[in-house]
Amino acid sequence: MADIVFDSVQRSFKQGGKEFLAVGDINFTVKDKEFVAIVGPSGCGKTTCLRMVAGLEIPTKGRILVGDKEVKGPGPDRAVVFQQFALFPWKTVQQNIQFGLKSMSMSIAEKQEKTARLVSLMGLDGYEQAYPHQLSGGMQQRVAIARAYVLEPEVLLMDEPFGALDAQTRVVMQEELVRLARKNPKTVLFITHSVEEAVYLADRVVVMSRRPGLIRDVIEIKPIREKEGWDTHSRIEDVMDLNSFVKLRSQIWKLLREQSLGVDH
Ligand SMILES: Nc1ncnc2c1ncn2[C@@H]1O[C@H](COP(=O)(O)OP(=O)(O)OP(=O)(O)O)[C@@H](O)[C@H]1O
Repeated sequence: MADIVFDSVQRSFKQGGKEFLAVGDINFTVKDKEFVAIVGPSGCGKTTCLRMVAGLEIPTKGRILVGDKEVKGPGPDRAVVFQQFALFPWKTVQQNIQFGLKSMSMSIAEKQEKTARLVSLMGLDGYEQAYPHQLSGGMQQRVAIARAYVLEPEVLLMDEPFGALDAQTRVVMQEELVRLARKNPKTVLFITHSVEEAVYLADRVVVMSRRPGLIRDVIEIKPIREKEGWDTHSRIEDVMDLNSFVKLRSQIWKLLREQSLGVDH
């Protein structure tokens, strides 16, 4: 079991000598093997929430549990993929993917087999010996995702992973992630500025409010996706044309617009 529990989580920071509350009181559970996307206005605390799950940031109040254990720091059960690919420029694709396996006790053959499987899964065959600067942005991000997946983490934390990609590559990566997520589900927390991306990828979408970040609403996508057979379409644009998709997208847009206009509830 690898659910993520936010138990009355708050996080404050100091800015200009004053303390301010960046993340309000968050109570929320990402269920085991569930894909949850977070959307919200800029600065509402999305990245801070993800960094706290990663153990890169500690809550000021409350606690975060992953698989019943309180998060006290980073751990191999949680892998993070950021917007900037953060690959080692001096290492090849193969060496970058294998890097995380270094400290794991397994034979070289086993490490190579795991790496080869991910290379092929992410469509990187033939690029094993290439260096990051020889790859396109989309390919670099595929290496970053492969590097996270090869560790077989129970939890995958993704912060705008496709934010730096061009629109076409982004669509290809979204379709690949959907295939990967349905075939090999993990507990995923995914931050995005794109409402379409959130609705397309996630089982549930969390809409956060303006600072201090609070949960404004949680929208269930999975029951509708399954009922309307979204996964029978292999192309994102076909899903985006469906009435059920358009309705969910508008619902979330409306909630976000209320946040940016400062409508009180
Ligand atoms: N280490 C820090 N020190 C001081 N303030 C911080 C720190 N990290 C985040 N903040 C502040 O906390 C608030 C929330 O930041 P965070 O990056 O979590 O927001 P976000 O919702 O991810 O924003 P965006 O969508 O623009 O990426 C912001 O006001 C930010 O300036």
